[in-house]
Amino acid sequence: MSETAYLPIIDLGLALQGDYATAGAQIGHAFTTSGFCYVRNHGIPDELIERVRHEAMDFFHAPMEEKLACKPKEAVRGFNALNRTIMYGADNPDYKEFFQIGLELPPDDPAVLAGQPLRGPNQWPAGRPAFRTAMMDYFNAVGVCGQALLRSVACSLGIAPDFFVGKYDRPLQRTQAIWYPPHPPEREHDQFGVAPHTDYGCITLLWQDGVGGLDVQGADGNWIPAPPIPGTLVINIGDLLCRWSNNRYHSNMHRVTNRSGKERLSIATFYDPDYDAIVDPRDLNLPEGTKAFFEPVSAGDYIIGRIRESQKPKAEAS
Ligand SMILES: O=C(O)CCC(=O)C(=O)O
Ligand SMILES: [Fe+2]
Repeated sequence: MSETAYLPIIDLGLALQGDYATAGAQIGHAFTTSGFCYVRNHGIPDELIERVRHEAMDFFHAPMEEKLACKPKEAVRGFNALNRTIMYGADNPDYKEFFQIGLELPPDDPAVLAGQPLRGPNQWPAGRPAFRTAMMDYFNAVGVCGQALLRSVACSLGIAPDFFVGKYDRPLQRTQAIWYPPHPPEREHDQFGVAPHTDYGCITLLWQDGVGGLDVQGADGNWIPAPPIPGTLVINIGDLLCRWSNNRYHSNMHRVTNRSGKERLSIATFYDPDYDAIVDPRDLNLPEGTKAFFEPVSAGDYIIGRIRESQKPKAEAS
């Protein structure tokens, strides 16, 4: 393991070959402290990342009418314009555009027919087959990395390595290409690309381009930069895994500001379990004599509740 100033860089090579102990111990340490780490040897080919970057930039540079033609039917899939989401407590909506995909299910899938939130066919822009292929290839590749991470996490908690991945048959994985225009100069003082927040789900895998702008909150409340490091992904946990771990793991505040004067691209994957996966801390090897702080909750109900909250205007948000 090597370190940046604050966040560890963990090698995932062995975990991707089925040996989770070393990465598990390091990830466990990172998640009980800052809640963040970098991973290298994550298994996603550079060529694939470059393909997504290129195709996504091309899409974000397209005319707004083309992008809006694949805006989400129900909030979560397709293109989301600037100012679409607001983080709890923030004064302004986030200054970003994003294109989001999830597990590709046909319209006649029972979960889709039943109207299960977060399910459905993806909303692809017309005439961009290379964008579609790149996003789907990335979606699949980042899922493999996510599974190695979850097995390592299970190892660090002393539970069966497949405990989490056994609840990822039809995961609520959401992968977003996120485009941050430079902040308008007159709004530099109060505009965020993403306002300070914690993620909602279990584990987030983030690729960022070379521009920078992601900060993580330190234990003293100060903001610590999480700069781009070539060949790595940034990994952090969300509130659902914090809850599942009975607060042993820490889902930490982070934010994005883009004061570079340049556009910035990131690819965030929220790697979350099946809709009906029951998140109950009692299943996670609670230390002797420790009480569970949380009641069981279904992963899907929890996550869609949090997403809907983030899309309410501030006055309505609780
Ligand atoms: O784009 C980034 O660097 C981070 C984005 C993020 O934190 C989020 O979308 O939850
Ligand atoms: Fe986040």
